[in-house]
Amino acid sequence: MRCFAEGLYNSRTVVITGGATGIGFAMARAFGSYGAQVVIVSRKEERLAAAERRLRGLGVEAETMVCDVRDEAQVKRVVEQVVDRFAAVDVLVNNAAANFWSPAESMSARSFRTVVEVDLYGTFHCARAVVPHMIDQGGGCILNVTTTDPHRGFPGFAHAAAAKSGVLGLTTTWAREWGHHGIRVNSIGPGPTPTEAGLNGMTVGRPDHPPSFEIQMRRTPLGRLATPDDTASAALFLCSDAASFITGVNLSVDGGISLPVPSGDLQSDPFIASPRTPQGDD
Ligand SMILES: CCCCC/C=C/C(=O)SCCNC(=O)CCNC(=O)[C@H](O)C(C)(C)COP(=O)(O)OP(=O)(O)OC[C@H]1O[C@@H](n2cnc3c(N)ncnc32)[C@H](O)[C@@H]1OP(=O)(O)O
Ligand SMILES: NC(=O)C1=CN([C@@H]2O[C@H](COP(=O)(O)OP(=O)(O)OC[C@H]3O[C@@H](n4cnc5c(N)ncnc54)[C@H](OP(=O)(O)O)[C@@H]3O)[C@@H](O)[C@H]2O)C=CC1
Repeated sequence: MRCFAEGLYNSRTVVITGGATGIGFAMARAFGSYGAQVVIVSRKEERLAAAERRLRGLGVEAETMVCDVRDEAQVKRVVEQVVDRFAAVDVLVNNAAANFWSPAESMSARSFRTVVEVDLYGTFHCARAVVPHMIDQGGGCILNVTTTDPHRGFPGFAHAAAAKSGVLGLTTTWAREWGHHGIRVNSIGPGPTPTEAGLNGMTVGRPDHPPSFEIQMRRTPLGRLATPDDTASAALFLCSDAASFITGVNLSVDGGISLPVPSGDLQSDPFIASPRTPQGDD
């Protein structure tokens, strides 16, 4: 489906962290298919190379750079290279993340720190490196990737819930701080998305594995899981001039799963047990 004007992102440089896989890759493909020069950034060279080949095969102008977003010096170096190469960074998408199921009572401090460093510090480092250039160039757009409503509580994911809630705080604060420079800062909250990492990170080891995603689907008013392309389309909108007066929001792309529901069990609650989804045993 081509919902946007052809060439919407012509001459724009879009940097996407964690852009070699999953939702980040879908965003890279989407921005690139509308004309952007896309730079994808992550740790693993072989993943980046494979993604670059796929993107170029689709006619996307893609470059890759190895970088661990936890390392401020690496991030600064990569941003300088992007600016040297393309003269500007128009859009930064902070998508890189880590996650795994870990009950809070046995979560080690190192596990907690690992996720917070990737999700929260990574977002901080990338934005701090890019913003001076955006100020010089008279504006830009930062899109943080959070999750659908991180405040509602995610048992087994205290690290990610804390990190993503922190990212929401950065989104609103930066929107206020940098708005007068013409920099818009928003976030996007994907609902449960069966990417490879999403499947592994959110289900392996859980006592309710594998039906976790089935339950999520049944809780979703639109009756299905999110796809990476759902989130990519919303990203295209939020970073485009069509959203030029939108800043500081977290846009949920979740089929309504984060809407408040009355308490009750899954089987009897009509708000949860959608007739369009399977009623399998969980
Ligand atoms: C708001 C909640 C829901 C939000 C929804 C979000 C979903 C997603 O984010 S899906 C995207 C998930 N993507 C990934 O996780 C990327 C792939 N994963 C990785 O690259 C790595 O596994 C890593 C980044 C998570 C960890 O790599 P690394 O930095 O090398 O860390 P260590 O291996 O040294 O481990 C540090 C610490 O964390 C514990 N740990 C790591 N992985 C797991 C695991 N799968 N299960 C349980 N614990 C894990 C590890 O044991 C270490 O702790 P200590 O043993 O106490 O030292
Ligand atoms: N899947 C889901 O259900 C949901 C996902 N999200 C969010 O969507 C985004 C994408 O998730 P998804 O596509 O599922 O997962 P992926 O694991 O496919 O994407 C995460 C990416 O981050 C990169 N990455 C991880 N650690 C680092 C690091 N230290 N430095 C640089 N890059 C890193 C990984 O590449 P590499 O290993 O090469 O570094 C990988 O490409 C994340 O922000 C996630 O929290 C939110 C809600 C639900």
